[in-house]
Amino acid sequence: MLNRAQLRIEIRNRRQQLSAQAQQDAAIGLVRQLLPCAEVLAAQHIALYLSNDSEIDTTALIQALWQAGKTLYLPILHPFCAGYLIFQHYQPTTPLVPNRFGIPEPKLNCAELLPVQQLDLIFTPLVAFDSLGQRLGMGGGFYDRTLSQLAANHRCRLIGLAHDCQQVPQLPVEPWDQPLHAVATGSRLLRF
Ligand SMILES: Nc1nc2c(c(=O)[nH]1)N(C=O)[C@@H](CNc1ccc(C(=O)N[C@@H](CCC(=O)O)C(=O)O)cc1)CN2
Ligand SMILES: Nc1ncnc2c1ncn2[C@@H]1O[C@H](COP(=O)(O)OP(=O)(O)OP(=O)(O)O)[C@@H](O)[C@H]1O
Repeated sequence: MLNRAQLRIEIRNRRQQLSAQAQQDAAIGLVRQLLPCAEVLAAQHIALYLSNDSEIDTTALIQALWQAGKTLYLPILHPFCAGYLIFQHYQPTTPLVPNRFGIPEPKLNCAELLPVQQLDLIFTPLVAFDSLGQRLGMGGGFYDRTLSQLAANHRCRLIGLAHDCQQVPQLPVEPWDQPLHAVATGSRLLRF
């Protein structure tokens, strides 16, 4: 079995090989999978992210969720609690600034923050996922740390977004890993 660092390189490479057409099809397919799904219909406050590094493109999903009247939030790297994310309201007019990884995030406005416990649904980025709902991220532990603030019986649903090619048979699991309730790709919604 490849270790976590090797898996990240291998799967990020795989994702970067996708053609522009495949990326576009996946982004449209993702909306088709998610708009009618029960977790989305039941949710009002939804966190997602702006895609980076050949991640499945969330632009069409964001537009569709706004049209459906959902309230959206984006992650911001916590300004002083290293390794944690906070979530800020995201509207078409929200000013964005690049974070230290070059990923655009909302300009911090404390009045627009929502505690993670008040989110109904969190779409997470990931590098790899397996058939048990385990996820491997970019390696910063940002989502693992932030999601560990949710109680074990929290009602917030966690859905990873990925390309089909990011699925692996089985991920090595660490004690801090936060498993997902589902993963959505351009072609499927897999519940665990
Ligand atoms: N689109 C998106 N946004 C996200 C995440 C993500 O995975 N995807 N994150 C999920 O946690 C957080 C940011 N975490 C990240 C962790 C590492 C790297 C990264 O590119 N690392 C480089 C080298 C480090 C550097 O440039 O300083 C690399 O590994 O090549 C990017 C984001 C919050 N926002
Ligand atoms: N709840 C936590 N409390 C403290 N440290 C944590 C916690 N969760 C993860 N970490 C630390 O974060 C580091 C990176 O974790 P890991 O490799 O699982 O990140 P990842 O899942 O790839 O990243 P991400 O969650 O940002 O997508 C590890 O060294 C781990 O010790």
